[in-house]
Amino acid sequence: MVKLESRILDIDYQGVVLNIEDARKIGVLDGDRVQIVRGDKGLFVQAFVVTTKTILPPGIFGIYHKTNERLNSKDGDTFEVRHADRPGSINFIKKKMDNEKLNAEEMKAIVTDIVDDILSPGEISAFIAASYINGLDMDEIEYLTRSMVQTGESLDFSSHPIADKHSIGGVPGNKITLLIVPIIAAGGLKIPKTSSRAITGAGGTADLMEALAPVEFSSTEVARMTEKAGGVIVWGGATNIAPADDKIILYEYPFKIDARGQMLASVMAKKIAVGADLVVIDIPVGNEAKVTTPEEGRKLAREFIELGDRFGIRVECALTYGESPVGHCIGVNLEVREALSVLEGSDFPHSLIQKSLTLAGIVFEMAGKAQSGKGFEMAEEILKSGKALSKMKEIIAVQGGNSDVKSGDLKTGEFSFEVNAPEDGYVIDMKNKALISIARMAGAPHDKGAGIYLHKKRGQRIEKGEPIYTIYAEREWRLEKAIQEARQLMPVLVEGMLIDRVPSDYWRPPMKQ
Ligand SMILES: O=P(O)(O)OC[C@H]1O[C@H](OP(=O)(O)O)[C@H](O)[C@@H]1O
Ligand SMILES: Nc1ccnc(=O)[nH]1
Repeated sequence: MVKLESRILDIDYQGVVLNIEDARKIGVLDGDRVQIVRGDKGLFVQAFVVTTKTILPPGIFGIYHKTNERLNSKDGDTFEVRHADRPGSINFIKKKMDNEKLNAEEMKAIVTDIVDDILSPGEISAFIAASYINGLDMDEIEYLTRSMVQTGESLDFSSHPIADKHSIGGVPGNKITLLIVPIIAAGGLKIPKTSSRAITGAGGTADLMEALAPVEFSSTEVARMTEKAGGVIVWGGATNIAPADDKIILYEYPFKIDARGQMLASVMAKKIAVGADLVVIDIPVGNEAKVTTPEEGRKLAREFIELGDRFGIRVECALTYGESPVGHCIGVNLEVREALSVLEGSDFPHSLIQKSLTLAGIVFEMAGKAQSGKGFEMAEEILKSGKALSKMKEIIAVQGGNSDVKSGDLKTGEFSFEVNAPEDGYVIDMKNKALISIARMAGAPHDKGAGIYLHKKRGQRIEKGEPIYTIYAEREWRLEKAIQEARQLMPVLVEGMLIDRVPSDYWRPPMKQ
């Protein structure tokens, strides 16, 4: 054990930086962990070690921002720093890698160490990869969900029922939450909606809402705002509601994967923690969606319902069309513009309106606000009368955004490229993953003006030379990358169109002797 003086490193990362001489004295190497002890406050914080020869002299150690959130130190404080044992959770991750089943304590240990920033990014990735490859059974998913709830805060509302909705994602352009939340809140139900940022897509609901208002709030603020406006749309990652969730999603995002067990737990932990009584879950089904067949969708729906049952939440699932994008817009500002235009009274795009009203209608029926079969009408009346728009403005205002915003205020990036139809014909295929990939190349979701506008959808007729879709970007180099990606992936197929041309020198028959 050595005594070291602290230096706060204002970098949003976890762990500590030790001079190599101090690290040797303590007996740790890069990648090991130390325990930082502050006797006067009874604090014992574990942290991941990085060493330096030059940046910090012996006697001084650096504390990254995330670790300091726990230590609450300032420059010049003195701590005892000693070797910490390898966390037991690593053995449990290894167990999952070996395809063995984890029990409740083992799962809790993994989740606690993720939340406490004790596991390294590599170790968390290994847990996700092992679960992705070997799967989690219903008991393990229950343990994971419970641990995710218990390692965070829960909301407590003065009155019930609390309604909620969630989409498993996987279909581009799925901006329905921006319509459903104000409709449900305007219908008199409380809906404290927490969303993730993009996981496999080009814009998660938290990314979209951020174009209208701040989305980072504490749990107490989420509860207060919901009591006031009836609903909110916030980023779950900023609250302390199921904090493990976004720490896991962070490592799923680069792979564009959503491990099934993690997905069920991620969605349901948030619903349990906000105190939801009834939840509707959107399961998009399509060739390139997270769920590819209706059978698989029904199986997942049963799993959501069973998981809800284990925690006393009533869950209904809607299998929805996930073969092509929802609406015509993909990417943050484009999607928000499309959603706002519907709230403002546009009856286009029909599919977006239909899907949003159907899901909101299910919630009204589940809550007994509408008779069976009448939920859709109730949702439609709220949308058409402008009550949903007023409620959305209230939600934007309560979250600190500009409630005078109009759909036309949401701007696309200044660089754009139109892809035209090479032939007359019908649009016969739209590849979701390729569209997402192009939108991400163009800068989505980080650059809010980046994305894709689809002029035509699957099944529509198009004439040669007419635009099929336009790519938007905020930076020229990003647009160029997106165009290259589009040339390679060909996300939209028009019948009769040449898919590829293979030159004659691609293959030569052997020469005759
Ligand atoms: O990026 P992919 O995997 O498509 O989906 C992620 C999105 O799906 C869910 O949507 P919602 O919060 O129910 O609207 C998540 O919260 C997130 O915003
Ligand atoms: N894994 C997830 C899928 C969709 N939404 C979430 O919040 N989490």
